[in-house]
Amino acid sequence: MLFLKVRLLDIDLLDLVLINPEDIKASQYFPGDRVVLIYKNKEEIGTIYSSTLVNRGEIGITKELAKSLKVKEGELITIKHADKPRSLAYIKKKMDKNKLSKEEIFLIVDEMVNNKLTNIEISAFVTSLYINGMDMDEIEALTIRMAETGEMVEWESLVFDVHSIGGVPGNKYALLTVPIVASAGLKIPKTSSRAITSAAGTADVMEVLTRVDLSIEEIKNVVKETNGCLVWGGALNLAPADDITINVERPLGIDPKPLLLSSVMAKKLAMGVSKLLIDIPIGREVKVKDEKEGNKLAREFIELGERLNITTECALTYGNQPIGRAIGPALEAKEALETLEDPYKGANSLVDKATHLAGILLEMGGIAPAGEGKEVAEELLFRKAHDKFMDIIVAQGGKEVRSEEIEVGKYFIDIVSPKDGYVIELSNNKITKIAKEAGAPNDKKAGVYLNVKVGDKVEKGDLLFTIYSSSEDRLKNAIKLARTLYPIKVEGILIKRIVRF
Ligand SMILES: O=P(O)(O)OC[C@H]1O[C@H](OP(=O)(O)O)[C@H](O)[C@@H]1O
Ligand SMILES: O=c1cc[nH]c(=O)[nH]1
Repeated sequence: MLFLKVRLLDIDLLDLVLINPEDIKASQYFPGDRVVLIYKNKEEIGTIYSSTLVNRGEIGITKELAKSLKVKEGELITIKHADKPRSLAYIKKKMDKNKLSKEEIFLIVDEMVNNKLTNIEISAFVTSLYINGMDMDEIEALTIRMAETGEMVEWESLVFDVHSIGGVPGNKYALLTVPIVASAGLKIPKTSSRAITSAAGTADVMEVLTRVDLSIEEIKNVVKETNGCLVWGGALNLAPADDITINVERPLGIDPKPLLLSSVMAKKLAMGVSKLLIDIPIGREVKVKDEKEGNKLAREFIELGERLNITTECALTYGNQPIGRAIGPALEAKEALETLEDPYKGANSLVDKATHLAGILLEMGGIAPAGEGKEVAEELLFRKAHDKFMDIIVAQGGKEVRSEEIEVGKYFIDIVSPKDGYVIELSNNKITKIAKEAGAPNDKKAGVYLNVKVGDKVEKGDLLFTIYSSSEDRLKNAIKLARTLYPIKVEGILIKRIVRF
């Protein structure tokens, strides 16, 4: 046992524990050792790193860890050796391509949620799923345990939801779809994640406009008042393992299929959703490459839904280009608002996607006859969705806002076409990389605004896109990246003249 004085670290790495090298030398511990940190009746797991950032007699822990332990700076905590978590053997079993039993999966989730696994171990689990996958029995067990380890919400009537598997830039559809559906009288308590592979998840975009970290009680009140909400699942102790795995997936830029399925469905199971629509964007540079793969994933979602008693339908949607023109939290919030304020001005891809998805939900809820949902959704978009969205924003703790009031990055640069021609290619991946380099999603005001889409005619010097950032340095890096990546290709109609072979 070692007694050390707490020093708080402003670092976002939950299990990090810093100890002065001299203290380490004089103790029985080594860098990399897993230790239990004990303060009063609370215990947390950490991993020792040797660092002169802390003085002798001190222990550096993150603010988040201190919060879990309920310990303050300067107070003494005790550390002792931690046993290896039992679930490590099962993570290794999956790394070795073996099927896991329900009990083994339950233990992995339990130990993850109870902070017994380090980020390295969780990342090994995530990577093993990326490489070796899981069958439907394993995915069902993973989903159920992810939901059960958090709060489970119950409703007095049927509730609906829509969820995208993401991957396509500018995917702000939910800010239109949810108010359309809510304005038709269906209850739609939408939970979202933050960005996983993209430059802005729905929760990141919605947070520009209002609070997304509502408690279950608050959500119930918002839905009672407005029929809908758009909140962040991670704030709710709702399927808590979801946010833990997403935090590992994000830096790796991967979304392994078993986790994709369980992450979406665990949030819905915990939220008590009865009827669900899943959006599966299809395209060269999104998570699902073609219709065949999309059909397969849709079958898996529907089967998992049956096992969980959630009626699930899927929509395969076009994902070869960004949805709308804005990519990045504030830019997307602004574009969604502009479209709600005047749907005539909205980008076709955004209006079309949002109303198609809303239309399917309206048909699933018996509000619109089969085949007429989209038309009903379009009418609601023009007549009611904007006011309903304002009601939701206010009920969640924000205030009514106009699109022109949304601030975007004060540093920006316009990228223009180097020649006359047509836009023949617009790369999702490259646009996402540039928006992230500019700071999105953490810098809410960073991102990319597209002035053109594939097929548009341009002249030399015409604006192709604008990059925004709150930081001059980040903008410079994003410009450098844009100049090497060429996310938008412009070619003349004549590709090549061939005289003879
Ligand atoms: O594009 P990436 O970041 O990989 O996917 C994550 C996004 O996709 C889902 O979208 P929604 O909640 O249906 O809007 C998640 O909730 C999250 O916002
Ligand atoms: O919520 C989501 C969406 C996409 N992928 C996930 O893992 N979770």
